[in-house]
Amino acid sequence: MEIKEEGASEEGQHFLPTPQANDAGDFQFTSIQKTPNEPQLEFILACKDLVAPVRDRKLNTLVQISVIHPAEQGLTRYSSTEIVEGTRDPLFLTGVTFPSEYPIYEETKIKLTVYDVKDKSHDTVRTSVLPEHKDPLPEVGRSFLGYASFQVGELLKSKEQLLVLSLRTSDGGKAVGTIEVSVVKMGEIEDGEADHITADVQGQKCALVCECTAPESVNGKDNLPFLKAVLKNPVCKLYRFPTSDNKWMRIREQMSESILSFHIPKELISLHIKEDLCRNQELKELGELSPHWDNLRKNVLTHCDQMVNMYQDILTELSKETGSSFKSSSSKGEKTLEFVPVNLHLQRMHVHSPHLKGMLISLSIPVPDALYDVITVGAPAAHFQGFKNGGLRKLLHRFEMERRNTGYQFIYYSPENTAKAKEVLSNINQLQPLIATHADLLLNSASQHSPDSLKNSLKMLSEKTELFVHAFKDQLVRSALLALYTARPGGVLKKPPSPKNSIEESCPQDPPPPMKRQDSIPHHSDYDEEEWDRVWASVGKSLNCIIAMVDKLIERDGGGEGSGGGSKDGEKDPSLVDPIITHPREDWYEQLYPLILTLKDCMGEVVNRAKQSLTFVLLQELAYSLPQCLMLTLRRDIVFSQALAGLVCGFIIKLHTSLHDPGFLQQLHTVGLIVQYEGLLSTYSDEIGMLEDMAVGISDLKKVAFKIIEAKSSDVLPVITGRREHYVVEVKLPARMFEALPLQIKEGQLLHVCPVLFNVGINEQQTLAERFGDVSLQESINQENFELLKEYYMTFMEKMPPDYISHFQEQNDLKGLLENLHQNIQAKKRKNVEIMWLAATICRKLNGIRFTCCKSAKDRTSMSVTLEQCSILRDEHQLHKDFFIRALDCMRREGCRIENVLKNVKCRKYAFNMLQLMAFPKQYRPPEGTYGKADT
Ligand SMILES: O=P(O)(O)O[C@H]1[C@H](O)[C@@H](O)[C@H](O)[C@H](O)[C@@H]1OP(=O)(O)O
Repeated sequence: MEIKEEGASEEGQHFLPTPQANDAGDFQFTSIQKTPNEPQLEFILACKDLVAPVRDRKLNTLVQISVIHPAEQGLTRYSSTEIVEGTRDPLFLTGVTFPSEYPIYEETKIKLTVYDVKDKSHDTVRTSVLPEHKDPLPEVGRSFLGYASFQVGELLKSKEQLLVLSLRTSDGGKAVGTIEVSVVKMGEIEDGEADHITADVQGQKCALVCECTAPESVNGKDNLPFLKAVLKNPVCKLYRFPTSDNKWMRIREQMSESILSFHIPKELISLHIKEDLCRNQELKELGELSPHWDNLRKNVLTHCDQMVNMYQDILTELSKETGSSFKSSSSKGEKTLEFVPVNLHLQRMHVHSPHLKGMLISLSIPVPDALYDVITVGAPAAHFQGFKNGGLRKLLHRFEMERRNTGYQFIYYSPENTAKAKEVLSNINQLQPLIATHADLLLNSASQHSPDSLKNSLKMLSEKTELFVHAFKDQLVRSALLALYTARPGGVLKKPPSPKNSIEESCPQDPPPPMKRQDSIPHHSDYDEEEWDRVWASVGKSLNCIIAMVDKLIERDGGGEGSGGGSKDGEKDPSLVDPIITHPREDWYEQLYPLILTLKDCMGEVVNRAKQSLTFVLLQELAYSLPQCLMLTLRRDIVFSQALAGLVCGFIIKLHTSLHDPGFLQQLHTVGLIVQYEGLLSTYSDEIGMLEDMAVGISDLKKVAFKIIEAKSSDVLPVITGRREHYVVEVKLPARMFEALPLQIKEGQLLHVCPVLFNVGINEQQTLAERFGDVSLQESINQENFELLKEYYMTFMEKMPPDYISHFQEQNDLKGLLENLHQNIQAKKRKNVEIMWLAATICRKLNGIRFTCCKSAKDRTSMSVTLEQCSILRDEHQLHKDFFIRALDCMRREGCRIENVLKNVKCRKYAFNMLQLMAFPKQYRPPEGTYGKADT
């Protein structure tokens, strides 16, 4: 018989044993009846009257749980309880849970092995081969006490779903005590007499009461099959902890990977390739340029083509990773995986407690269960490129300063201006085809002679055209046109530009003549600066002509009310229609067709000019310090991709878990969501560069907007559109869920996020930074982000409805928390972890998305999320104060996070040495025996 360890497969990535997910092969086994998406089986353990091998020795016991799959011979190590010290009657707080995906049947056998731990610092988990009916080999630090086994079916069919089993030595001889196995259900608290149990907790006696309470229905918040499409390989752990009044609360911890780890980078790289190919084409189509500019363009094109090839290679490599959902910390520096976030997981805590404070804020309804989600991920950073010269924050700043200060021979466009250029280009690319579609729909309605549909089509066309015209209301296009003119061979400026900004300034008189494309572009002719205004205004004029014509047609048809579209000026201008001959019972299509053609032509001309001028802006951006500029773009793309993958994952999970909350949905479309990142990086050595990358990556998330659309097929993965500086992530929801959304969201309103980052270095490197280095980076990041958080809070207070706010204020003292956070940031205290707790609390109260990051999201992150979980249990669910440290130790020793370490580095040890540990704030130190160098 062999012992395998769950999660310790070759790749160290898979939680499920083979055969995968309920696939019992040729065998027929009895499935366990279960609620969909709920764990199949959960039980807790307690021992009684354990016999110590040596008289009077105090026992420190743990139970190891192993599974014998009915179709297999092998014994698979599944999980362990924590160590309970100094008692012969241990009651374990760490239970056992088999998630819905786990292949467990009534015939499955469970083996419980009880050990006495002599030396916690040497207590290691065996992964080696072991005969089933033999005493386990002596292990360093622990000795075998006894074992018991049972079939799952026996437990489920037993009275009160409770088994009391004798623990025996391996030869089946002497009984060495008993072990109780009792089934628990998260949402139900057992009926029956109150059961007093005494637990000896590190020398303290504490009476615990398993009390009967009326069963509460399980909240369906996490009962969302749709989420399964993005979350993979869940690891589940179960605990029971006492409350301050000696009742039990139950906690289920869940950690899942996400296929978005790979899906989002692939989407994004494809988008970059599309954008860059398109830009390269536009550069080629810029027309004739003076020799200086032409050479620059050739040079830019050579480099940009190389970049596109490189992105294509990365995409090809990533596409080979079909079905992957996890990049381990040890792959951080792999070039082909650079765009993929490190160790991305959803870390979820599900609490079922008798004292539930959790409320649906907007409805004031107490909820039976509470969920707390944190996304854990390695700090978005360009590990392959390295940190020798610092990270993005510094590199971009330096680059801009050099660019600004060099005696550069052409116009300097600030980063804001180049961003603007990209935004306008993105808007053009989205709006032009949309307007063309609405124009065709209008013609279609006209050919059907349908007044209602004509009015509707016109309304849509007017809205989109207004947006289009608005997109050009910017001085940038005008100045770029001028710059392009001067870059043409022989381009001479006749008079200085006199900006005219809006179409309102030009009064539509006659329908504008269709443009002749080539002739209208300034080449060698004198530059007429006002020509752009005329071209631009012609779109508005053409639209007004169409509106007037539709009004007229409907009026003649006896409709009377007109299109309701209204001209741009708010009233009809009869001169617009007078020149057009109309007939009784006209052919509407024929009347409108030439006007639509003119609109399309005018629009084409505007697009053509604007695209050229803005492409010229981009050429100037690229032309300066070419390879450096492209390397910076690559670095920024890499960091952004990692950040975006996490954000999309967090957004989808948040959306699914809060769909039922109208307050949340309103917040989503009126204010947007706060996304709070907790950084644990030190401001010393390489991690300075990581933090500089991370700060830019997170800040770049402001450029992302979400749009919720109805899923039309089984493909529910999000789609990214737009271009750099201006991304839209389309998130799909099945019809049933989509229908329940507020109208604004259903109509495609863009939903924004407000990302904030607070960093507090906690390790030995930070000690060095504080003593001999510089912590100014951390201080300025925290200060800047505090301002952003405050701004978000003000908008929230301003935009949410007054009755919501008054209730919200009754429940939360957000103002006080913000002041406290501000004071802590100002205080400049060393390793001030209070900052992180306050920022996280504010984020949770504001319904935000929480992230925790360190370099690998493995060790420090695990300490932090477990601390956060236990602090929530203490503050929100009245965790018994004497059990705070024990709960923390349970989660760190046998919880999801040690599995995270295992899947990353194939060893169950947090990578801390004594020196590192001593440098940590106390509550960030893991329990003895769980850290150090790997024992293999
Ligand atoms: O998950 P991390 O905290 O970034 O892991 C660190 C760990 O904190 C540190 O003690 C150890 O020396 C390693 O640097 C870990 O980083 P890895 O990236 O090597 O996992």
